[in-house]
Amino acid sequence: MTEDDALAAKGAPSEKGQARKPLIKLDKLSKHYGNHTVLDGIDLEVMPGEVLAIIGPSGSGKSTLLRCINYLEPPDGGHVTIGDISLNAAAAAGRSELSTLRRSVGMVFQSFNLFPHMTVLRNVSLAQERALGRSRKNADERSMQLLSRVGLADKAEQFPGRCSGGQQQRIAIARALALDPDVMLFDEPTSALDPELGLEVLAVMRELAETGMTMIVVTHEMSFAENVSDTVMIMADGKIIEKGPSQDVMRNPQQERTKRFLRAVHDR
Ligand SMILES: Nc1ncnc2c1ncn2[C@@H]1O[C@H](COP(=O)(O)OP(=O)(O)OP(=O)(O)O)[C@@H](O)[C@H]1O
Repeated sequence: MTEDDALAAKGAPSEKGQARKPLIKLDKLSKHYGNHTVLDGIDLEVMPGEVLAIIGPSGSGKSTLLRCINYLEPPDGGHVTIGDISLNAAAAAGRSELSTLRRSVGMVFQSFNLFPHMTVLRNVSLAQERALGRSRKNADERSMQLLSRVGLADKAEQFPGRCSGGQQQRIAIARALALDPDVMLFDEPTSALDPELGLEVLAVMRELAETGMTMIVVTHEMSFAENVSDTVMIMADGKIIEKGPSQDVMRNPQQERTKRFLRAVHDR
């Protein structure tokens, strides 16, 4: 099955008679730290509704790629386009242009970064008021919907410190979703968690994937890559070494470097 067939089978949006357009497009993206080439001319397209898992050895550039997609880390070569809008142009136009565009990209990190002195509800509502200008009442209503969705409505009035790591990560997901993003980026969202708590978070991510959210997920969770994502991309040394429908790549990799990486993961 091709990547397009797989997405069509999933019911990803497609307009009859029209070529589907990528939601995210990277052209020859590059990033260096000193002499070290961390991203080496990455070309990538992510379609609306696609769930892309990025896996690969430590230091291969996965997190840097994710951070370049929303300009948390400005790339030093190439282009990032989200929908029809160039992030390069937005960045050149100034901070406010960039932050408007960044709102369409939700991001969840390994660490949850919740405000410890605010209730769970306030943590989810605050950015909606500041970034979207929602009234407190509207923001709180939306937050409660999202907290219910991640199974944590009963924690709304608690402080994050009273919640488990898995719960805190689910709150962070609700907070990112509250800004109504077009795409969600996840940077190893379960790697700071005990396996059992990680499963709670993965269940929320699986549900999100099933709603048709476009997702790019840097992960060490091979079962998520194989069973939830539509597409898997393997990185090594700042390059994409293999990319395709997830089950094809995970079960029948073509590249020697991918085979070695997957063998090493399975032997761990
Ligand atoms: N701010 C920085 N300054 C200098 N070097 C950096 C910086 N951020 C990342 N690097 C280097 O860039 C390379 C890629 O890092 P990156 O975190 O993107 O890899 P990764 O594939 O996500 O690794 P991991 O799976 O271990 O998280 C590494 O060699 C790292 O040391």
